[in-house]
Amino acid sequence: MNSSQSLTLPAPAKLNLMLHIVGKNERNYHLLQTVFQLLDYGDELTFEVNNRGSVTLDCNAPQLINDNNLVLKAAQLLRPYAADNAGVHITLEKRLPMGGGIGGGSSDCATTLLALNKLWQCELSLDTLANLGLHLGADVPVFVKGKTAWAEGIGEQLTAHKLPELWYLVVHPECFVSTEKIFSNKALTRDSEISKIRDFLAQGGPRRGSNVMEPVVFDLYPDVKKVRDWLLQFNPDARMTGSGSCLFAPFDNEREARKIACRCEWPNFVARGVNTSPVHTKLFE
Ligand SMILES: C[C@@](CO)(OP(=O)(O)O)[C@H](O)COP(=O)(O)OP(=O)(O)OC[C@H]1O[C@@H](n2ccc(N)nc2=O)[C@H](O)[C@@H]1O
Ligand SMILES: Nc1ncnc2c1ncn2[C@@H]1O[C@H](COP(=O)(O)OP(=O)(O)O)[C@@H](O)[C@H]1O
Repeated sequence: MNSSQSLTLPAPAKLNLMLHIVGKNERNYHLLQTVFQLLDYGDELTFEVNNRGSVTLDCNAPQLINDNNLVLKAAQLLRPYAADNAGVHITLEKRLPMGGGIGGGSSDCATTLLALNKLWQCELSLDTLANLGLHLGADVPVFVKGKTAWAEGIGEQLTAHKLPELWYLVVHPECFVSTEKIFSNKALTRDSEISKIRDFLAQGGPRRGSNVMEPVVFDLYPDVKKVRDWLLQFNPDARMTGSGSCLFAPFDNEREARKIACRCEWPNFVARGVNTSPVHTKLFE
């Protein structure tokens, strides 16, 4: 390990273009069918390695500087595979809204696994990193594997799939939705018919897709529904990602997306859907 090494990497957001629940596993986790669309927008992390064995975090969102941060948990998970004196100082530039269903925490975690695997020369495969990451969150593996994908299981059985790289307006209703609260709601549909990626593609691909969490979230959080209804005026394909609270609408080009963004009174961003994660592009291409 070269103790003067430093690396800056993105941590992209994801959208769930559709999300169905088809059952539960033995640990009572829900079995999903979903399409993960990676975006070219997200947080940014800088890793400065040291040989003092210390792992520290700095962040522009001070409430995130604590031992529960998935970035620190990821670093601790890799420590056994690194030299005894391997350490790192991580700077997290948080841009993605939290609890928004766009996977910011999971993506930060995955970027940390990928970065430290390289900097600490752990030499773990992507499959091993994805399996390790799964212990920290169901959404971590897709960010480690770095491909837009059809996912099953709890989101870890991934089949990479190239989709048209549309532009997305993503709007945050400034309301935090607890993923656990939505998954444990009695009204949630848990018996969706099992489908295939070809069904998603036949029904309109990235433009269309249903999310079974929407009715539950809209009922509990009227502010989320309000944003969805606002977006529907401009785009009939507007919908929610993951367990919310973010809503998104697909567009053919950036200009159309930005035109609506200008009129939006809630925090928002415009990003392009990408088939390969910007982390992978920077690390491996
Ligand atoms: C719903 C999805 C869709 O991509 O995304 P988000 O909306 O959170 O971004 C994910 O499945 C969320 O994954 P993630 O956010 O990593 O969830 P975790 O931290 O692993 O789990 C939070 C809690 O949700 C419940 N949970 C999670 C995943 C799953 N397949 N079944 C569950 O029942 C569990 O009670 C768990 O304790
Ligand atoms: N690096 C991180 N960035 C964001 N949230 C984090 C991070 N580490 C841990 N968390 C915790 O995870 C929770 C939600 O994570 P996030 O990934 O933003 O939401 P979602 O799973 O809805 O996309 C936050 O409330 C926060 O307490």
